[in-house]
Amino acid sequence: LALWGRASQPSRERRKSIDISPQRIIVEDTSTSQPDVGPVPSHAQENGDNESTQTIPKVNATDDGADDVPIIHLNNDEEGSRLADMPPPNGFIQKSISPMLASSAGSIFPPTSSPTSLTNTSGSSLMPPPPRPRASPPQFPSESKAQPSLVQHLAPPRLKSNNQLRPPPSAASTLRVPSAPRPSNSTLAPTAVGGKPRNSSRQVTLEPGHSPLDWAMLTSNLNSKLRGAHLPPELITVTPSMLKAHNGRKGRDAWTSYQGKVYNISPYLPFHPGGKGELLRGAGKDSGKLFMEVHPWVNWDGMLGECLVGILVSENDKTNTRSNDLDAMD
Ligand code: HEM
Repeated sequence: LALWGRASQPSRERRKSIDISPQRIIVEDTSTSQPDVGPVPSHAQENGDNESTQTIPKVNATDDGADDVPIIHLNNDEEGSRLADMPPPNGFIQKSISPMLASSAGSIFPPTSSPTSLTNTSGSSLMPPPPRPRASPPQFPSESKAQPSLVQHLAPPRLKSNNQLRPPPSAASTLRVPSAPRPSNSTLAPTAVGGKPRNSSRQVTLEPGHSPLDWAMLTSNLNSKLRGAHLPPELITVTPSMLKAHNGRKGRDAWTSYQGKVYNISPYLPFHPGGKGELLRGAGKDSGKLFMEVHPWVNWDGMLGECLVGILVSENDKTNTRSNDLDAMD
């Protein structure tokens, strides 16, 4: 490879030709008077050998500048090939050409140019070749063993148990029919069987015709009279003592209060997925806390709207307020 450039020294004697084999650089003083710097073949003829040379881009030289141009040749003779197998001394080429590069061709070689970069004989560029593309695609960072912490950050969180993956309840859940019968609905308190906790679901097997869908059909019928047989069509006021008296025993309906409103839950008892016993825990008193502890997602008003008896009032409130007045209070 022969390279031309404009040297900084004006003298013709400083025109140099530099032979570069992969492992050596020979600096020779041609002291030629030719103003134009020819391509490499001219240099090969001057030396009288038949070594192969590279074609290089030609520089349009002028009389006032071409004389100062150094020439760098790449020598590929046998010796060079033999020496190519041997590692060059560390920094050999850079040390050898540094005096010339500093004054002339230094600008075309980056300071960090390595010997291998000088052997690039593309001829079309004086810069070192770009880095070779990798044979394999770059590894994803998570595959790198050098960054275990990064792997942990990128890895999806590990879930401990399928129980935590239970989807949030939806309206459709109220229509779900239990898939497996329960051994008993006398008590739904969790018990340990064989040392293992019982299934978290405490739903019971509903009697035929008492599915959530059946309840929905029943509430849509305006003639169902789900509030109670002996109640006026209007909402009534209910005192705590009245509520307590309707506990579902002795043939009485079971009332319960929720958010200041009193409902007759007796018609819903055989439809309750959690069982009659669970629902009756709120009979004769407020069930808001119990209800919210078990299934806050259940739409109470949507399911028991037709069972609304009246409004819970204080014991001293003797006024038998009718529904219109209660609506105004709401
Ligand atoms: C004293 C009040 C109540 C108690 C103690 C109670 C208790 C229960 C229990 C233990 C379950 C079974 C939960 C499970 O599957 O693990 C359940 C389910 C259910 N209860 Fe209640 N309940 C009460 C009131 C009500 C009321 C007033 C309604 C209707 C407005 C109702 C509607 C339902 C529904 C729809 C389910 C099925 C929930 C589901 O499958 O996600 N419950 N209840």
